[in-house]
Amino acid sequence: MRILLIGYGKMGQTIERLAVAKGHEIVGALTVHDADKLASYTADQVDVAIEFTSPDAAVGNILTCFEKKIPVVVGTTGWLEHLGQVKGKCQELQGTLFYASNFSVGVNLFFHFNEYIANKMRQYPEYAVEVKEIHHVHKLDKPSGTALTIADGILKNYPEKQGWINDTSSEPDLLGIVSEREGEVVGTHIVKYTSENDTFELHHVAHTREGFASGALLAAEWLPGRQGIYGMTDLLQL
Ligand SMILES: NC(=O)C1=CN([C@@H]2O[C@H](COP(=O)(O)OP(=O)(O)OC[C@H]3O[C@@H](n4cnc5c(N)ncnc54)[C@H](OP(=O)(O)O)[C@@H]3O)[C@@H](O)[C@H]2O)C=CC1
Ligand SMILES: O=C(O)C1=N[C@H](C(=O)O)C[C@H](O)C1
Repeated sequence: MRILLIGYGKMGQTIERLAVAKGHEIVGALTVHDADKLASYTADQVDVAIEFTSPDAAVGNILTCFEKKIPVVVGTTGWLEHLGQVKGKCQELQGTLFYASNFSVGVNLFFHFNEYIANKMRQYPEYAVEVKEIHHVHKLDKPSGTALTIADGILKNYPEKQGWINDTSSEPDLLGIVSEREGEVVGTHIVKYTSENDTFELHHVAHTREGFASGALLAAEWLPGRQGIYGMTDLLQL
């Protein structure tokens, strides 16, 4: 497959390594310095684009891919307040988008178990629930995209909670999401249930970025030929 990498940082470079090892061709790797080159690529040259850039660049890149009819896999987080606009443009331009806040198979299993556990725990109000995410100091967005997906899975099962707050919460109607930035931590997510008597946790630690990269590559292999917006639940049997 001919892959265009939009963003050639920690994730773009990891994806390139895995893609080349699987026999794919990297037709370009764009950084902030040559971002305008994206508009010069056509669907005749690129089978799929993989976008890992920054929260303020992602939406523009997605819309350009829609205009160019290039299917795009997006891992960039921190842009979901524009999802309505992206959905509208996808329909109007017959675009193709695959978005995941986290491409790791392990984290997607975590999402599945998180919802199941939240559904059980809601019946035991003596347990308070909290989400915590820890990432490297370079990360631009908070809470992490993964923490927001985890929060959605909890809030779906706790109708008494009105939303989340990016802090510890003493309010029963708000889910607390604590964000910590520390060294070069790849990505850690914890859901913690605490009562007066005990604590239990669902805890995921990413040791490397290869889990994210291999999931993004799987999505890129699956996406061409499809139209619309997809995510990991379309790809994995969970
Ligand atoms: N969904 C998932 O599974 C995962 C998501 N992420 C998310 O992916 C994003 C990128 O992460 P990461 O690779 O670690 O970040 P890096 O900062 O290491 O890399 C970002 C890259 O994007 C480039 N860039 C920035 N703006 C543009 C633009 N407009 N056009 C083209 N390239 C651009 C940067 O260029 P330059 O090098 O010149 O600065 C850099 O090469 C983040 O939002 C992160 O949260 C990360 C890991 C997993
Ligand atoms: O910025 C990162 O590094 C990561 N971002 C994603 C997120 O915001 O959830 C996924 C992963 O945790 C690494």
